[in-house]
Amino acid sequence: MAKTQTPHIAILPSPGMGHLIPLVEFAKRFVQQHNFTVTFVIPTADSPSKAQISTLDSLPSSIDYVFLPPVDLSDLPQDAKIETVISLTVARSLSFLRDALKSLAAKTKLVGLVVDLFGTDAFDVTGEFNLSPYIFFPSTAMALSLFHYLPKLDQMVSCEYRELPEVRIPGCIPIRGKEMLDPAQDRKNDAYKWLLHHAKRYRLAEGIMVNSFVELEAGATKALQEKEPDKPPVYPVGPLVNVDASNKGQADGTDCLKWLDEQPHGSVLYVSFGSGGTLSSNQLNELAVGLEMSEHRFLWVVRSPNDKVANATFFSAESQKDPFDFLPKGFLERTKGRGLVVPSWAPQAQVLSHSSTGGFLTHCGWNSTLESIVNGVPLIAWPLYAEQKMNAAMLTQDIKVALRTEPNENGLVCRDEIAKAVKGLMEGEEGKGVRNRMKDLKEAAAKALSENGSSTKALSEVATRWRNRTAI
Ligand SMILES: O=c1ccn([C@@H]2O[C@H](COP(=O)(O)OP(=O)(O)O[C@H]3O[C@H](CO)[C@@H](O)[C@H](O)[C@H]3O)[C@@H](O)[C@H]2O)c(=O)[nH]1
Repeated sequence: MAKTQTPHIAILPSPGMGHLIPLVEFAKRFVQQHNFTVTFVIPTADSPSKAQISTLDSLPSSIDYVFLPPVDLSDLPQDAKIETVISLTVARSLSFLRDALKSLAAKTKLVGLVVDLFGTDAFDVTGEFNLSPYIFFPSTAMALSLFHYLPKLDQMVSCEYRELPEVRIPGCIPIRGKEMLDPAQDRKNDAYKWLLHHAKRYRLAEGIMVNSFVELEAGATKALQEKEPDKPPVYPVGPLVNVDASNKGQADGTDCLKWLDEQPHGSVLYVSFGSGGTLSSNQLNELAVGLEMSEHRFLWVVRSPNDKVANATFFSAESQKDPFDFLPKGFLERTKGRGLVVPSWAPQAQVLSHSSTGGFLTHCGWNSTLESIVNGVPLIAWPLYAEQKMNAAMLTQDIKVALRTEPNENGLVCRDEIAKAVKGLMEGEEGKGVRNRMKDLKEAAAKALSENGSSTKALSEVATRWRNRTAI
């Protein structure tokens, strides 16, 4: 069969919807603007989730996908952290990846391999196919700056980072050590070893794209773009988010959109903790009562509680049990009309772009944050795991587009605190301030993505580099 002459890119997303979604958006924009074709090569440890399948099935014809055979992780301890599971899934998929790339190289003009934040082991095979190794970093420029800084910090600091009153990530506001991303909270755990392993391998990339934009994170972007030996160029190409109104995601979601149609303009608080976030039983109860006490309208994506970890649905995005069984007695009846509760998953892109949505209580996952920014919806920050506490610090203290809920000494965010934050955002003066700043950011985001915008130009630079590579 003759090879196609259109340049082709392979993309390897590491497990987790929060990683797949921005890479899909990147691929869509890239093929549309630069006439490449793309194949997603997806490592697995289990059967694909419904959310994964429906996202991949909505792709245009210039983007293909293939699932690699599942790897065996049965030797991992029960309490292995998600970063360990993700990294090992990729590392153990290399021989499958090699086979997949071989077959792609035989029929396409394959020029590059893009991995995400925990996929750098795949760089071991790029040399065999003369592929340009790239990273798409799906989080903030701040977190990327920390990845660059981590090998140095690891040398300089001997205690646990959580004991440090202040950490100064280049180009960013100072944060407390305990706000650093989760896998950096216990340096003896394998998750930290993997984090450091990837951070050291970032210099193997020929370039790093980050899902942010210069106008949002000027300081961090500047620090990342300062030239140093062995430091790959960084391209802020965001915000790349799902805004396609025809893509309804996993559930068809029509009920919840119909309900939103019936609510007054800007009156509804959307409450969601991303694809993996779960609360403890106590916390779920406090949140329900807090929402009720606020007397505001809400649309809440509820998951069954988990008392052990805050990311129980990271790999599946779905609750195993009926989440409604865990709500306080009579809650659904008492809030009927004013509140709508949906189990596990909502069509978030459409919810956030709906004119009835006036606020978002979020775990500060970066995709959720960017989706809120492009729609100008102000936030209440309720970080749970991963790099979410760093995101919350930036959103509340630096760019000031979010109010914060603070947990008490037992780690519980109490009902009064929740009701206060909801009222503060939906009706208070403080809320007005964050709402106005969010409107400005919405405009800045649209500008970055416009024809001559900073992110459009950065993406074109990457395309040019890949195209030139085909001429070699
Ligand atoms: O009911 C839901 C819940 C989520 N989503 C979508 O799922 C994505 C969730 O992404 P994100 O908000 O980033 O959360 P996580 O799934 O938790 O993402 C992981 O990956 C992100 C990018 O690296 C990190 O910022 C997070 O901390 C990490 O947990 C978004 O596009 C949402 O629109 C829905 O459509 N419906």
